[in-house]
Amino acid sequence: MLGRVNHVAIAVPDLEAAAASYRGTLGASVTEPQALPEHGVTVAFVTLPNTKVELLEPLGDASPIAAFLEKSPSGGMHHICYEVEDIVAARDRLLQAGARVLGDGNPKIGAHGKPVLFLHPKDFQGTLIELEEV
Ligand SMILES: CC[C@H](C(=O)O)C(=O)SCCNC(=O)CCNC(=O)[C@H](O)C(C)(C)COP(=O)(O)OP(=O)(O)OC[C@H]1O[C@@H](n2cnc3c(N)ncnc32)[C@H](O)[C@@H]1OP(=O)(O)O
Ligand SMILES: [Co+2]
Repeated sequence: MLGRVNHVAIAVPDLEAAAASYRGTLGASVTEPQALPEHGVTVAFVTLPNTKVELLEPLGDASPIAAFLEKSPSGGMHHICYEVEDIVAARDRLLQAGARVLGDGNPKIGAHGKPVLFLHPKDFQGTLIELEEV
């Protein structure tokens, strides 16, 4: 069911500073910030030869990233995103297996304009998993 790793996400308290560190100190290319109010985040992507790093800053006071940063104020690894060919089939298989699909269980449009879903970290070795349909 799982395809490529689409991105690894890092929660950051200051997106501009994180982007500067990836651009300057690490010599990587970073996209311009993109506000996603429906997800409570502002994102920028570090583009790499084989995948991407998603830098996530809280947007709005209901942001899931704000809750994460309360526990880890300097930021940290937030989630991993795997690609799937059919996100509804993947969801149904996961529900069948007893996994928790977060939110109302219906895919939402993510940063790449594709449908995404999230799976509870407690069901997958303490790791928040995002699925993105490609
Ligand atoms: C879609 C746009 C973009 C894209 O790629 O296109 C994005 O990726 S946006 C990313 C931001 N959106 C989300 O993260 C949505 C899914 N997340 C959630 O629904 C919540 O953040 C949730 C349920 C994972 C955690 O919510 P909250 O922090 O309010 O709950 P708890 O504090 O009760 O946490 C429960 C339990 O899980 C542990 N936890 C929380 N976040 C993470 C995490 N990122 N990775 C691993 N574990 C996490 C938390 O520590 C609690 O554990 P416990 O042992 O009970 O303390
Ligand atoms: Co993501």
